[in-house]
Amino acid sequence: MTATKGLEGVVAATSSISSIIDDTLTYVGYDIDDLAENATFEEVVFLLWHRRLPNAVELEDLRIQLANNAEVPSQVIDHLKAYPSDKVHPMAALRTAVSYLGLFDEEADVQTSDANYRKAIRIQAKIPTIVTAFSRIRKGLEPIAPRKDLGLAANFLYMLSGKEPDKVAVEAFDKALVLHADHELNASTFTARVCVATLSDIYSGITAAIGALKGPLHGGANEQVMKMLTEIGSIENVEPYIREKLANKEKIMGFGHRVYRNGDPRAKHLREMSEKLTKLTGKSKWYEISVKIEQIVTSEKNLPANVDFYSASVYDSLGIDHDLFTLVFATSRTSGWLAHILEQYENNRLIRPRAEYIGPSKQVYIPLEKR
Ligand SMILES: CC(=O)SCCNC(=O)CCNC(=O)[C@H](O)C(C)(C)COP(=O)(O)OP(=O)(O)OC[C@H]1O[C@@H](n2cnc3c(N)ncnc32)[C@H](O)[C@@H]1OP(=O)(O)O
Ligand SMILES: O=C([O-])CC(=O)C(=O)O
Repeated sequence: MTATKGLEGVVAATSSISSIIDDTLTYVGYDIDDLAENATFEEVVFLLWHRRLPNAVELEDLRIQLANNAEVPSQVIDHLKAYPSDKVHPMAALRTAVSYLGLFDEEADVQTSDANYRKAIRIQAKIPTIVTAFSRIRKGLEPIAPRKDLGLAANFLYMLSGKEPDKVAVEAFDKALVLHADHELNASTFTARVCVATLSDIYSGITAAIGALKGPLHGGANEQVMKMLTEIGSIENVEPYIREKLANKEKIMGFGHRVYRNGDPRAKHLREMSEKLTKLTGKSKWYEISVKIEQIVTSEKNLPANVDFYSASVYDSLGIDHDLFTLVFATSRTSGWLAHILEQYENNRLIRPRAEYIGPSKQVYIPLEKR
């Protein structure tokens, strides 16, 4: 038995949800470029969960179901209020709150496909409420209840700020959600599938996935990108900062990818959005610094930007706190995690690979008093 480090190139599941072939990303066969330009997040959620686009009635029905299920039990809000919010990362708060939320779902351990679908709606609907409530609570503000007349993107921005979001912001946020919704067998989705393949419940699968997304090699990279942009601070500092990092063999956050070789197709959409939104908000500096970083890293290391790179300046332009960036990713990716969890349940087999043992062998037990 020979291990493949990081399971690179290992095909670990069949799936009909999304694919990456020759650097092209599709959701159920629809090119991400097509969806980014034309689809709303709710349409993508329906597509991932049903493997077809909804008609107008089905889409409105899903929007209503998500809106009707967006409130969270008061115990969850009280729980969020008890977190040491000045000390914990918001991803840890989200992970804990989603696990806690599961305690109030009477169907949490009911494993029929109808019950699993109902739970998928509830989880997708409630995550924006949890994220925005935590954000407000830690600032000493009261959470804002979700509105039934808004779509998921608009509701998220409304609950975050308490103000009716403008059309440009809602459209940009919705597009970001479309771009992040699913991505084949990435680390967090694989984690979710491994978890539920033991026939554990959906809340456990989503909680595990949030834990995996939190890391800076995966979803946590978008926050690190903003940290880097802030440290660089001005266009003149880009060159020395990046060259020093590369010379020290440090990773530049937001670059590289396990699967894409010639670039992440989502990055160009986020680059365009970053250019437009940073200009509108008087924060063009972040876009210009980002472009310069990209030029250097691409020419020096031949590493293209990934989805996390330009999403940082996009979220900053939308007024989102930097340590909430990965929670925005989680809000969107929950749709993909849920699609994969439902797919795993439909055709389940325990996921249990092997390890290549490289430790000592033929050891003889030494009694405690002789050690
Ligand atoms: C949504 C997402 O999860 S997208 C990815 C988000 N993560 C990041 O942006 C973090 C930065 N990027 C990385 O750490 C990596 O490119 C990953 C984790 C995305 C992919 O990792 P892997 O496929 O395991 O590649 P690995 O880390 O082995 O890198 C291969 C080589 O490229 C280099 N490399 C990879 N990414 C980077 C980077 N961002 N900056 C500098 N060098 C890099 C590595 O140092 C390594 O060089 P070496 O062969 O000389 O040692
Ligand atoms: O696929 C991956 O390894 C990481 C990624 O880009 C994603 O999850 O969107």
